[in-house]
Amino acid sequence: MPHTLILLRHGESDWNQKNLFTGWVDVRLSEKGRAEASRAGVLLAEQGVLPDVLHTSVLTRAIQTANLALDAADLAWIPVRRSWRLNERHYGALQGLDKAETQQKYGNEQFMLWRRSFDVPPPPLDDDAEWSQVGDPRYADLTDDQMPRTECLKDVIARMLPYWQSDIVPDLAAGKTVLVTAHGNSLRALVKHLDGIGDDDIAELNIPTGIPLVYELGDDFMPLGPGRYLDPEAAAAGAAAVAAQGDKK
Ligand SMILES: O=C(O)[C@@H](CO)OP(=O)(O)O
Repeated sequence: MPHTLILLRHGESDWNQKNLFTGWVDVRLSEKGRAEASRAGVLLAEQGVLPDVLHTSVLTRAIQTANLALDAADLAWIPVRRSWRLNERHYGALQGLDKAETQQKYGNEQFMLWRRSFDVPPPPLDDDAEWSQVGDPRYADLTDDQMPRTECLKDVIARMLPYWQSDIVPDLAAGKTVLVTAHGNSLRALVKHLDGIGDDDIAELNIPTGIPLVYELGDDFMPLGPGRYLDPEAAAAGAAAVAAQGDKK
């Protein structure tokens, strides 16, 4: 029996709408994002892909998305586990900055290195900076080494994969359909692992907001075929919009 995994990036957030680098800043869903989240649940219900258990990050936009989607699918009751390891990539000193202004100021090459390179993190964020998460009680159990001040995708993979192995794979192994509600870059990290995408090619992958991506996995918990978006047309348009962030203003 294949194992079913559903990946869901949160719906549009207030800061996605404003075109700001977000990372670990705990912004909420926009009105459009709330509608996207509810529609994700309708897609799950309509297509009969029904999760037994939910894993989310500890960021409100992912939690709101999961709650709205599960409510729309009449599955608000399923068990949930949350981990900082599923959080968005920490965007360092870029958190809170406008993407278009940053692109103009530093040039497209540097902007894209920071956004999509595998191993070039943005400059670190000072602990006393406005958008720092140091001191946030939800991270009280992290050691100082675990608490990021910036991250590249390689760093996200290093902190996310242990949770995949220790918490998500056992649920799949128990025969559960697992919903993971997380973020553009933490899901890029997981898809890189699942699809075996190379360090250079991963720059091209963008995950749209609010559209479930379903994988059937074999006994090694690797995909039996490509992941499928439950609304492929909207997913392609959404991914193109993410890729173009920065270009428009
Ligand atoms: O700002 C962010 O945290 C992410 C996701 O919204 O942006 P990007 O797609 O530029 O990595």
